[in-house]
Amino acid sequence: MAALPRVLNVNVGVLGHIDSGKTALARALSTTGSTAAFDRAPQSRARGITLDLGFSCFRTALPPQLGPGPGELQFTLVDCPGHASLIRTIIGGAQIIDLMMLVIDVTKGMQTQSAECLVIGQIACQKMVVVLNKIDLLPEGKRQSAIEKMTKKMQKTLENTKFCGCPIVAVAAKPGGPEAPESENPLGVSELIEVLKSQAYLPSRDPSGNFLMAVDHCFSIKGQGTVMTGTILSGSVSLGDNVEIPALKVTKKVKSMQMFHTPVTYAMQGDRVGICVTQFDPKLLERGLVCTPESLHTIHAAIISLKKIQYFRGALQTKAKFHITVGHETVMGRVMFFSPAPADFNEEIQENAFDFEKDYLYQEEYLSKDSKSSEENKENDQSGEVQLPRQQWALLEFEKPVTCPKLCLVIGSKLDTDIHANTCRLAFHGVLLQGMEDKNYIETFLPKLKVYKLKHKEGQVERAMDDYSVIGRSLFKKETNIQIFVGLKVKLSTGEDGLIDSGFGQSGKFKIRIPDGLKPETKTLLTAASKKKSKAGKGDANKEDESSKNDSAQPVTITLLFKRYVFDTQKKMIQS
Ligand SMILES: Nc1nc2c(ncn2[C@@H]2O[C@H](COP(=O)(O)OP(=O)(O)OP(=O)(O)O)[C@@H](O)[C@H]2O)c(=O)[nH]1
Ligand SMILES: [Mg+2]
Repeated sequence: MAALPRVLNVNVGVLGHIDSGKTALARALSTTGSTAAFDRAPQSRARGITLDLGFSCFRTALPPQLGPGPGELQFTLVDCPGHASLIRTIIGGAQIIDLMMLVIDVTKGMQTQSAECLVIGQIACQKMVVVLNKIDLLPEGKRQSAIEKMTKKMQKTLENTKFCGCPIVAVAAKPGGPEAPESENPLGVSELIEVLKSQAYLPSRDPSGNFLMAVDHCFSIKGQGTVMTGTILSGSVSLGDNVEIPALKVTKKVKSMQMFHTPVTYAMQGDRVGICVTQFDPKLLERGLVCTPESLHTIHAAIISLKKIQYFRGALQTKAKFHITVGHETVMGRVMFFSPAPADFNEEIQENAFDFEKDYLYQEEYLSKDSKSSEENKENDQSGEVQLPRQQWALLEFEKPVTCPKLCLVIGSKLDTDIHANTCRLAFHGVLLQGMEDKNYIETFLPKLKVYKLKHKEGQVERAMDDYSVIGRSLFKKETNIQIFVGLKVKLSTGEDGLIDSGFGQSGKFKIRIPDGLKPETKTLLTAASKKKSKAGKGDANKEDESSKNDSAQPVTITLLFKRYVFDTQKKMIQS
């Protein structure tokens, strides 16, 4: 029997600012609509905007670069919403596509959500085609030059992104706009299809690994069961397999499967498929994941490696709250940033693993060129250059548990930013390295995380007691229990090493032992200071205060440096 013509499926995302013409373009490109195409959902029609992912497809002959022999190339279009409040759906859509079309209204150019879609594309997509839409709105005479001008502008916008040099195609998906008759032929669409074919590539479809499918629609068929349609993100599925729906905590057997109205017995990563299982209430799972039983984990906190998104204007402060998209779910979470210890700053990046043996340095904020803490680094570093580590991490603590695959994509956003503020709300992106499934992770897990804070205390030597001990002051508050500091090393500004020996008196003073003895010049300094004090301080108490004030010019200071692990329940002070 002749081999069935191969049908290769490439998922193409249609992203862009609201009203740029994404749905009109999807309609113009597609011949076969799926159940959820073209804003058929009642609310979309009512509000005239796309509220959810719309799927449709069209087929063309297999282009030469995809290998010999009979076959077809199927483009599955994932038409994403444009409205700023639906960015989570856009992020979900962007994770199931191989190639992205960024739709730009040629009369408006880059708009706020166009920029956010570009950011999402850089994080989640390999390839992009820019579509300048609505060219019919450009007056005939000036159309070509206006298109060239916008093309140059887009090339400039893309030049330091990974999509630099990508194809830019000018079209009119619906010339004449909403009033135009259906019969009005779109402009430039066949040229766009040729460009899409030239950009099509064989995404690494890997049928091995756990089955994971992002469900975007769910509906019941009388007498058959409940159908979940979605895109397979990893692994494969066959008739009769057991699949888990983590959100409902149920496992069901696959009764039948369809791909665009054609019954199939097998589907794998990248395919878009409808799976029918025994009856359950479809309203329970409008969106969610279906997977190999037990292959996902539900986590309360996570360690991620991350990068700040360059267009994000705000600072990334530790303890701040962000909307965190983990895989296909978005929850509120609090972040704590940390970096490699200074000695490891140039350590190679560890892509998909986290080393619990290492020490990490707590950071008040994500280190970037313009962050405050980098300023301090600049001072410490002779070159005056801001030393940034190659990799940084964050501890995320979620307000409610989230179900996700391991090593999934994470995006942090400030979605409560006013959507009319023309600013990118996407703050950072990264990879989930370690999830914490135990809700008592603070006790059971975090002590393993060796993030430390450097503590730096300064005090003064009040006077020498003898050649091997001095009295120090103003290192601790009066009420501090100095006992816990006994034995810690300190450094005098004159170079001597000392050990905190005991408390001294009641006002927070303490005795320091200098094992190698005071240097002669230190003794001279201290004697001079005490002479000055005794001269000025004779009999007159206020004078004493007076002189103790210019004690602040006291020549010999004491530095106490130690580190403390943030999650060490004993709060031990450690000195290397
Ligand atoms: N003149 C003209 N109007 C267009 C063209 N393409 C789309 N439109 C109109 O622009 C409006 C928005 O089109 P949609 O396709 O819904 O835009 P969208 O990007 O899908 O919108 P959202 O999904 O809500 O972000 C509609 O009134 C379309 O008729 C075009 O090429 N020319
Ligand atoms: Mg739309």
